[in-house]
Amino acid sequence: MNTNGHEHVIEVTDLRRVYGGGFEAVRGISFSVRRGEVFALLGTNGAGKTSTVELLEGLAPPTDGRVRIFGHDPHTERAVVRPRTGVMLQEGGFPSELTVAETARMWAGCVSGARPPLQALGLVGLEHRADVRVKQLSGGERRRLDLALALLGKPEVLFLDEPTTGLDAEGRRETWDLVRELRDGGTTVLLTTHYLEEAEDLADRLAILHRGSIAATGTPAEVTAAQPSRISFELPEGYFLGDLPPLGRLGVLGHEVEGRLVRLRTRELQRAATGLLGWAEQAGVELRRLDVRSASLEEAFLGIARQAAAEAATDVKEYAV
Ligand SMILES: Nc1ncnc2c1ncn2[C@@H]1O[C@H](COP(=O)(O)OP(=O)(O)OP(=O)(O)O)[C@@H](O)[C@H]1O
Repeated sequence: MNTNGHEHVIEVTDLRRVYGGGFEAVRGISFSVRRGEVFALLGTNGAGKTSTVELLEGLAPPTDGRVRIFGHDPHTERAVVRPRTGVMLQEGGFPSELTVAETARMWAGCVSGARPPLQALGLVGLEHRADVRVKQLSGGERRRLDLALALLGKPEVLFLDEPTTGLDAEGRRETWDLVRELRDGGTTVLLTTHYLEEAEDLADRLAILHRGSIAATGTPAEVTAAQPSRISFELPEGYFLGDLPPLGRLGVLGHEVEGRLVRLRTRELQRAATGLLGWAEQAGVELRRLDVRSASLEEAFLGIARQAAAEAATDVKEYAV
C-alpha cells in the first residue's frame, strides 16, 4: 500500500465486472490512486466508468479481482470504509418537496461527524438557496447540492461521477476550484467525466477506458505525448501539395487535404513548422489560417474513440461472416 513514501488510498487489481446476462463491462483493469491525488476515469459512452466506480464505492462485489480503499474491501467492509468516503452519484434523487437546507440537515443526520449543513452548502455556493425547494433548483444547482451532500462527512476519499454535468462555464470553474482546494487539503478524488478539458485541468493522473479495458493511462501530459501534433494551413492560390518541400523530410507522418486546407500530423513539431515556414518565406507566400498545435487530451481521446469505432465495425463484419 506504501510505495516510495506515497500511500495508495485506492488500489484496483485485475478488476472484472460481468453483469447478469453475461456481459463483461469491466475487463481486468488495474490502477492505484495516492492520497491527495485527483484521478480521472475517462471513456466513451458505455466504456465501463460507472460500472467501475460502483465497485470502488462498494455498491456491488467484483466478479473477479480486487478493490482496496484504505486497505479495506469497500463491499465486505463497508462499515469501515463508507464513513471515510463521500459519494456524488450521477443522479442524486432527493425528495423534491424538501428545501435545500432540510435536505442537507436530513443527510447530515445519517453521517457521523458531519460538518454543519450550511457550511457544506457554502462550499458549493448554495447557501443563498437554502430555503428553496429542491424541485425548484436548476439542473446545475442540483449537481451542486449533490456535491455538498458528498462533502458533509468531511471525506478522505471523494468519488465524483460526472460532477459538472449541467453546470454552466462559471459553475464548472467554481467546482474545479473547490476540487483543487479539497485535493490541496489532502482529500483523494476519483472522478469520471465526459469533459476532457476538466480532466486536463484537474487530474494529476487519468485512465481512458475503452470497452472495459484501460486504453491509456498516466499524467495528462504523458497521455497526450503519445499523440502526434498538428499543423494546418491554406495552400496559397496557384500552389499545390507537390510544391511543398517533401513532407517526409519535414518529419510529417501523414496529411489530409480538404479543398485548399491542408492538415499535417507530426511528432517533430518544431522541425515540420520550421521547414514549412522557411519554404513559405522563400516562396514569398502567406500561409492563411495557419494553426500549429501540440496534441491535446482531446486528440488522444478521439484517437482511442476512432479506434473503438473501427474495431466495432470489424466485430460486426466478423459476426456477419
Ligand atoms: N445492470 C446492467 N446490466 C447489464 N449491462 C449493463 C448494466 N449496467 C451497465 N451495463 C452495460 O455495461 C457497459 C458499461 O456501462 P457503464 O454505465 O459502466 O459505462 P459508462 O462508461 O459509465 O458510460 P456513460 O459514459 O454512458 O455513463 C455498457 O455497455 C452498459 O450497457
